[in-house]
Amino acid sequence: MIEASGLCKAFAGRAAVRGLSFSVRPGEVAGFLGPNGAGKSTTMKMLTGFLAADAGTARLCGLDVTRQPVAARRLLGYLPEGAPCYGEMRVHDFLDFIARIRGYRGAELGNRIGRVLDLLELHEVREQRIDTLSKGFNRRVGLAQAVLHDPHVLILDEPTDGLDPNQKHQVRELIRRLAPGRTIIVSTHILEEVGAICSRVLLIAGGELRADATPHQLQQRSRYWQAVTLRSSVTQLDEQLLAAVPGVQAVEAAAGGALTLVPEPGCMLLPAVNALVQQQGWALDELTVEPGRLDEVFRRLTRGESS
Ligand SMILES: Nc1ncnc2c1ncn2[C@@H]1O[C@H](COP(=O)(O)OP(=O)(O)OP(=O)(O)O)[C@@H](O)[C@H]1O
Repeated sequence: MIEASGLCKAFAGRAAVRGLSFSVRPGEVAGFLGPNGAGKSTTMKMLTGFLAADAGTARLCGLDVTRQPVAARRLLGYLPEGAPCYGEMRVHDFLDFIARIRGYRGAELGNRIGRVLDLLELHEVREQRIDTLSKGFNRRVGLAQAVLHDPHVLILDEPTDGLDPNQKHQVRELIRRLAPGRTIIVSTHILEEVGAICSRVLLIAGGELRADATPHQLQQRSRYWQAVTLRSSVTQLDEQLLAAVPGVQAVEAAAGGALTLVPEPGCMLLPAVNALVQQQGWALDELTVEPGRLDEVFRRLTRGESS
């Protein structure tokens, strides 16, 4: 369980985080979503106890990160932004160092390192210096140190930032595998990531919580939720007839000569559009219903907030 209550932080008198409160339960992967400068990293640093809050409290599994820092950090795995590791160390030596700091010795130490080398598929680079690794491997080393002690809580700051599509996929798969039984927060400004790994979205802008919802609920807030797109290569679609379908708010041109019918909030257009298509005898190449557009919801809720 992660609980933030009224967290505030200002730098040189400028507020970066303004009274954030939320909780994340075991088994949930919460996506911290927000534009650049929204306050995601600052919040994560306060949740992990690496930065003191000006006001408010952060608790991990009921432990206050400021008042019980050692006990709280035992339960926590943290991947800071950019996954900083000691570049001059070899992968195995670095993990050995982290394991010793975590208090492991003897067979348990070897087992822990072996397990994360397996989990993160790091065997082929175990003797390589960290500063010579590719970004993908570097991120996996960062994740390995974060999960070495099998923590209940994982806080991962932009774990896929700067990775190529294959590496992104691998890291997302790993987060999915780690999720059962753990409480995880992942920060990102990549919208596709939210749908791919998060069961819940905490949308942050200007240091405030703008939305706390499932990805599906956020999509439902899109003006394109249940929008209907039609395309025909043989028939000239009559825009006026389409605009007159009950519940149509707007008709917009879409890619490839298609038309998108934007619904009035809460209206299901498909049955009426279908009936019109049948009545007019239009031959269609495409008739699709949209699940909503996260990018549009994101823009609307965070308008003008990038810094
Ligand atoms: N140490 C610091 N000193 C001064 N200002 C800071 C410091 N750390 C963060 N800030 C400011 O606080 C605000 C929030 O920054 P933060 O890094 O938390 O945002 P973010 O959402 O993580 O952004 P990004 O997606 O770009 O990483 C920004 O305006 C940033 O410039």
